[in-house]
Amino acid sequence: MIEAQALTKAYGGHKAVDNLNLKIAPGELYCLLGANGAGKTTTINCFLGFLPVTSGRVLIDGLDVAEKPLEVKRRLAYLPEVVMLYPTLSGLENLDYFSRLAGFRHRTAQLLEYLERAGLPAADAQRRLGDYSKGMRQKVGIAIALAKEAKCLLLDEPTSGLDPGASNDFSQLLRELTAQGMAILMATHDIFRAKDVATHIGIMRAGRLREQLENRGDFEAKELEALYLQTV
Ligand SMILES: Nc1ncnc2c1ncn2[C@@H]1O[C@H](COP(=O)(O)OP(=O)(O)OP(=O)(O)O)[C@@H](O)[C@H]1O
Repeated sequence: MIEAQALTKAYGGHKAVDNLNLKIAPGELYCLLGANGAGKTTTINCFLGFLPVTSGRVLIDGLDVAEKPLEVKRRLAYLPEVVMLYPTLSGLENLDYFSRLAGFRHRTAQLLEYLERAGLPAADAQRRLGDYSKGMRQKVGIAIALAKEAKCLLLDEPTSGLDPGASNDFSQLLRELTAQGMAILMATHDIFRAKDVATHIGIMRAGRLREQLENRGDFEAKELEALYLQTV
């Protein structure tokens, strides 16, 4: 469960996030849409504990991020727009290193299985990461989330710069993670991708959540785009 209770984050007098209430249950993928500066990244940074909240609470699996930072870290994985990994190590070595940092010691066969589940074949897993495409690096990021056995996943613009094929693969992967019971929060500008993968969609403007809808397949992407343009 990923939850914000009356989350407010202010910089001086400016509220970057203003009284945000959000609840993402296991098996739900919530896409947060909004124009530049709407407060999406600030929200994610509060969940990560990178930013102290001004008021309200952020909870991961019922644990307050400010009170239980270590327990929260164990349950949470984060995929930024550009995944920071070691270019001179292979995908496999990066996964081994980061899963050890998270306290796990997986066998090579198990690590390869995580990479495979994330869509990276074994032959690529042995190659130097510096030679990977952005889509391949994102897959290593997802494999790290799998190896950590994270229950909650935060994604900030993960598909920006991916070609349509890679973006489509990534969406499929997110659907699988959701089906396996992860709770996922994804900040994105990609309305059509959001329509494609989200179970829930929120539209933010000036730090506030202006619209929230359940994506049950009963509206078209064009309608979402129109709502977005009206809202932001
Ligand atoms: N360190 C900071 N100091 C002061 N203001 C900040 C700081 N970080 C963010 N802001 C402000 O907070 C607001 C929200 O920014 P945020 O980066 O969360 O938006 P966003 O929705 O993620 O935008 P984008 O789509 O461009 O990534 C903006 O008005 C921004 O200028």
